[in-house]
Amino acid sequence: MHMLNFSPVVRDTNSGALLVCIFVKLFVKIALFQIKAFDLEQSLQEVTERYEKEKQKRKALHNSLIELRGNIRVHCRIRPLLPFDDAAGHSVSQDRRRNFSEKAAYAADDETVLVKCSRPGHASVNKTFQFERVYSDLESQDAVFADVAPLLTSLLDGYNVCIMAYGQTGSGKTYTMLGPQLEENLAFPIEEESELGIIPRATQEVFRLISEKPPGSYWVEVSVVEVYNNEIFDLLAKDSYGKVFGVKRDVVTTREGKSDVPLLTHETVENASEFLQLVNKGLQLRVTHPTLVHAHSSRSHLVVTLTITTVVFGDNFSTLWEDEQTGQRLNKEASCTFPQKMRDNKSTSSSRASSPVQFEATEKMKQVKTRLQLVDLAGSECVGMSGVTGAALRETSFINRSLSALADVLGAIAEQRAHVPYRNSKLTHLLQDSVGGDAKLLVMLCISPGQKYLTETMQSLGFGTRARQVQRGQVKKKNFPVLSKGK
Ligand SMILES: Nc1ncnc2c1ncn2[C@@H]1O[C@H](COP(=O)(O)OP(=O)(O)OP(=O)(O)O)[C@@H](O)[C@H]1O
Repeated sequence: MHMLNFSPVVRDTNSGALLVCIFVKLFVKIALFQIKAFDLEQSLQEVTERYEKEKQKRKALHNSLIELRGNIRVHCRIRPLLPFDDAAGHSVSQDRRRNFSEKAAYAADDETVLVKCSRPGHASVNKTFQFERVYSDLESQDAVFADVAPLLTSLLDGYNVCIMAYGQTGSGKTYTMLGPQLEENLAFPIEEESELGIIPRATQEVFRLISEKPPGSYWVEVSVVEVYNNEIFDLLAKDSYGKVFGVKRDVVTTREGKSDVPLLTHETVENASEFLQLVNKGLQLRVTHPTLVHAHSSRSHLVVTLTITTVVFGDNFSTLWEDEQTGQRLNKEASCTFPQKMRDNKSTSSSRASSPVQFEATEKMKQVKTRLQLVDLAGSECVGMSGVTGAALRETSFINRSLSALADVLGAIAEQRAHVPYRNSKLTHLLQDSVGGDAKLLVMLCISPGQKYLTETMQSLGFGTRARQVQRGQVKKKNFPVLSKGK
């Protein structure tokens, strides 16, 4: 009976408790869901904010490259210079490996390099360096090129442009400029497109930009030069059998005060793959030598130049220039001498760079030339570390001397000295117009983070800092008339 009286109450109590339980659970679930949703919303907001910030930064970088005037931009790429089992096949000891991998330089953010090191027996270092862009070792060739590409728009807008890689031996200059190098010295292993460096990518981009222009208004010529032991070699010069071999050339200063290499071979190219083939041939002549730091060390400075000639139509050529005198001079000088290849109309390329028939039908035509100089400097080198002797030691001494001549030139321009010692070295004489003249100049510093290379790293960072202090005159733009498509 007792039980009978109580059981509905118990049942009621049980179902009540159950209900409460369900409510509590539901409440907790809703609360958790809301917290999660809030968290999600927050992280989504964070991601969006970060994305927007990154987008703004990229835009600012893009604009600053387009608007780059006078000053030199410096980007810095950090990548561990790992010990390799040296050219003679000696394996590197564990101790040396550790020494190499202990870091002294870090990308603190994408504009700052932090150098922090305290080694027993050495003065401690704690310094930051500011550049326009800093790449950590995780950043790809794509990322590096994305920051360079706007300069190529400038090139077709009438500016001279120079991109130069600087850094100690083995720090990644050739990789950055050309891409990974194969044993046979073929600069551009096409299978590895994602690893291609600035030079092949820039050429592709130049031809892409040209393809968007009115047909027949542009053509592109290439020259490849190496500065080896303070001598200039034309790497595209051919012998009577059509085989390329390095011919010694000289650099002179023209009456207008520009540097020029008389008799230098300029080959017309009509697309990026023609360019790659040509440069590959030239590069097979570039001198390399194994050292203890880098098994495939470049022993010369490489300068690849693309000259873009734009055909300008009309009577008032001289009024198209900001500086009237330049306009008049160029008006006199300009003559439509087209490359042989184009006059013969032998090209089968689809590039819009060539349309000789159209050119010859027009009388009032003048040329405007802009130049893209792509420079892979030989690496500065500490003889004690690279272990070079004999001819290689002589090469090292020429490399180091020409690099310090380059630093002296920057110093003289930065201090606005009356005399800038361009002629102290063939390298600086050759690069005179880009370094001190009217080109938009970007220096790509390559450094190693390892403690082992602290001295070389500090030297390169010092070079980059000095380059940023240089205030040159306004970069000159060559104005073109606006040509509408299909004209
Ligand atoms: N960011 C990178 N990612 C992957 N490999 C790299 C990178 N940078 C350099 N390397 C590799 O490191 C080695 C040395 O690089 P690289 O030849 O570019 O040095 P370098 O600065 O041109 O040296 P040197 O002045 O002696 O010619 C090469 O095998 C190259 O492929």
